[in-house]
Amino acid sequence: MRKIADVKNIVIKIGSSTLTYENGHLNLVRIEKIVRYIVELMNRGYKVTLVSSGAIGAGMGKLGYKNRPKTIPEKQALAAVGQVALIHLYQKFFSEYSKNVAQVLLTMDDFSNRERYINARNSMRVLLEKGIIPIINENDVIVIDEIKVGDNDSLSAYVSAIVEADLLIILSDIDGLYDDNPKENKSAKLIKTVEKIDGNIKKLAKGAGSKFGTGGMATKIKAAEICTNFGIAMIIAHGEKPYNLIDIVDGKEIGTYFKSKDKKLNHKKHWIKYSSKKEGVIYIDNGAVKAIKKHKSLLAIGIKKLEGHFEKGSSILIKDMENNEKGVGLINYSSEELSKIIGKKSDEIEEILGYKDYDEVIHIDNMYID
Ligand SMILES: Nc1ncnc2c1ncn2[C@@H]1O[C@H](COP(=O)(O)OP(=O)(O)O)[C@@H](O)[C@H]1O
Ligand SMILES: N[C@@H](CCC(=O)OP(=O)(O)O)C(=O)O
Repeated sequence: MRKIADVKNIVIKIGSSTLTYENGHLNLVRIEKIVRYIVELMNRGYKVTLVSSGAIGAGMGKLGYKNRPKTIPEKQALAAVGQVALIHLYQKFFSEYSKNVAQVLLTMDDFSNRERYINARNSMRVLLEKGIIPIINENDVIVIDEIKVGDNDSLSAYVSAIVEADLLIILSDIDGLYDDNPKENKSAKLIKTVEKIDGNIKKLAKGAGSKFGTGGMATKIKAAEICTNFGIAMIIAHGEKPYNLIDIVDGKEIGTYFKSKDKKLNHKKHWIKYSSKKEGVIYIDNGAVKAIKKHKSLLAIGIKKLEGHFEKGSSILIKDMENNEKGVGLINYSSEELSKIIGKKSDEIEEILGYKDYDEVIHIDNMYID
């Protein structure tokens, strides 16, 4: 048996390969079963949020495409057609058990913009409190590269942080993470537990994934990193066996379990590190690196140079002089102001700028340290 932490709030991500057949048509029997087991979880008292892929796949099936189109507008058109078909099905199946569903389509902007992030968090909280199942997908119809999450594994990790889930379950076309790509190496072995996501784990993700999938294993490991850093455990399991959902919460050793870190990042610091849009870079000297490692705020005197055009409140990468990332933080001065005060003592700021709003350039409470 697996000892999973006290789980009450679950996000379930279902990949395209689980929802659609190779020919692009939706696998109705499987979707129906998944819905039934989600309802079973809800009846046992769990809150459940669903992140469902499959819009492009379903659109392909509906419009008779044999292969994924190459152009973005065509993919977007297919997503628009397929998303309706998907939601229609979910609504039909969930309503058989008297459950309401809500469609939530998001883009990276909804995570990187703090105001939109908080709005999404508040509305999702209401949905869950009312026992409604949010069904989330990327808003494929309008996303362009700049505002795209790009894959639903990462999207489900951001969503898990937003709803403060305890567990993310990723249902895929494979049992979990193997020590090599099992589609190419038949003797590859399933890894049951990942204690820590390091370079060796990241190296295991090989190949781009299935015909309909986006990102393969690499995006699932990235999702695990985002989750486990926030104190959220993650499990990859096979979507072919929907009963896995029940076995997982019963503690059976299904799939690959990524243990969450004991020391959970607070919501704001997690957002700063993983979701906020980084608008610039500041380079700091070794003394400042030591200071932030000791959890001290960053002062102008330790800053050597800056890059980018940013406003007060922007999220900025912090690097040492050898270009290594040391952290991320919300800055108290714009790039224009900062260029005048870098290398200066805090008590010189007022004389230089004619005012001083803060002693610290980045307050430790607004900083994530690598
Ligand atoms: N080390 C590995 N362990 C398991 N699967 C791997 C590994 N490396 C690459 N893969 C590939 O990742 C695929 C799953 O990702 P993907 O096709 O994107 O699925 P989904 O649609 O569920 O997101 C597997 O079918 C497999 O081909
Ligand atoms: N948003 C896209 C899915 C993108 C995606 O990440 O797909 P998958 O790897 O199957 O989870 C769609 O609905 O088709």
